[in-house]
Amino acid sequence: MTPQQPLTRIEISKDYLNFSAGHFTLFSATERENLHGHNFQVRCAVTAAVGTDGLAFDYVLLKRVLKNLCDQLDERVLLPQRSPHLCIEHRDGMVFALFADERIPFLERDVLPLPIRNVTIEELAALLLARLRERPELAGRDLRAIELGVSSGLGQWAFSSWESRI
Ligand SMILES: Nc1nc2c(c(=O)[nH]1)N=C([C@H](O)[C@H](O)COP(=O)(O)OP(=O)(O)OP(=O)(O)O)CN2
Repeated sequence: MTPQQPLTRIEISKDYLNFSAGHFTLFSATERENLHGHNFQVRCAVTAAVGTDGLAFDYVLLKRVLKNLCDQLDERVLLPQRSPHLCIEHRDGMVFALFADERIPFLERDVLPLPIRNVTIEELAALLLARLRERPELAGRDLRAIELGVSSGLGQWAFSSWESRI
């Protein structure tokens, strides 16, 4: 019986894994924050088997993918496409966020609608984890678990995780 391959947990938390974005959290159908921004920080931990060569996987690939995921969100106003409280309207080069009795205008170039229910750290963590798992760079690796965290400020993080069923 071959011995179980040892597992390792590789954690990546680099200062450059960040994105600056505008948003407003929706608390109900009628309550929201004012538009504001954060320097969001991203970190990730991957659990994988260590091969007979003493390598799990080249974590540089993971860092490159995480940086690309951050860059996709950087310097935009993030809007939730799946909110029960907010609709997004595109018209004449403008984007309007329709919330309660408000029609909030933005230029197309400044906005990034995302397939999430609210622009919260918990929804951003789940989205980035899903996007990470779709990336071909990580395909075929013997990954057993992934945990991805998003922070909106010092000392406040949300983590989303996946575990292999194998
Ligand atoms: N469950 C969640 N609750 C809240 C979220 C969230 O993403 N998930 N987000 C917010 C707002 O974005 C709010 O702007 C958070 O900012 P704040 O806590 O004020 O951040 P600071 O870094 O300024 O925190 P300090 O404690 O003031 O230093 C609200 N709720």
